[in-house]
Amino acid sequence: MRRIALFDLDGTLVDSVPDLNAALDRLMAARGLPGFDRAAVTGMVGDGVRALVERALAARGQPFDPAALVSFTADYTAHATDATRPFPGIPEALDALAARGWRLAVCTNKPVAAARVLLETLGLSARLDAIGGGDSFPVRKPDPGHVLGTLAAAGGVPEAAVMVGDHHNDVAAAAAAGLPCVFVTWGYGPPAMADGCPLAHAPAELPDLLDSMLPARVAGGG
Ligand SMILES: O=C(O)COP(=O)(O)O
Ligand SMILES: [Mg+2]
Repeated sequence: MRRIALFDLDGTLVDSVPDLNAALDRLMAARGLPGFDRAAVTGMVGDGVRALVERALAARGQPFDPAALVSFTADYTAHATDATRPFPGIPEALDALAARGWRLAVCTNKPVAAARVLLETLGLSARLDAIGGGDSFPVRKPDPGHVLGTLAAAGGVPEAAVMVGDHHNDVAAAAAAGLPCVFVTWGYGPPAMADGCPLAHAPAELPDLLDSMLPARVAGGG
């Protein structure tokens, strides 16, 4: 069984806050409301697009509005890579992991359509065996079903997999699914969210760290 590294997307592989911020600001402007700074948007990301829109409206004293979610999702999906880029060193780290025999997949709370567009446009999708979005399964992170569903789609099993993420949803979903987790410190979640998981401070640390957590011989080769 080849080892699989399951990556979170926002805040782990890519810095997506600039485009989320811009799309939220357009949504707010259309309603005559002020926009947000980066820190405010960073704190709202992690629980999927509905929670993001709900939090943004609540921050401006507005109730949740399904029409806002529909227009935000369409607008964001069309602009998901205006400014969003992989964090420096991510493409190289993914290549290094693949060269060491790791299969790669993405497990994100972002809607799968936006995740696919983003990963394809940024040239990352060819490396991936599966993309599990926030709407791909009946549940999403922190529910372990999202991790296990993505893993199954990639042809993997929990005993030969590691989750890599930047949010307590990633840590909690991995733990409940029985996977070890690496917490990356370049993302959007504060280090307290790591909850004892090993930390990665730069993408270049990932190949050795993942190999040390799940040596190829333990996973049964590759
Ligand atoms: O869409 C979100 O809120 C977060 O997405 P992520 O799971 O890729 O971090
Ligand atoms: Mg994330």
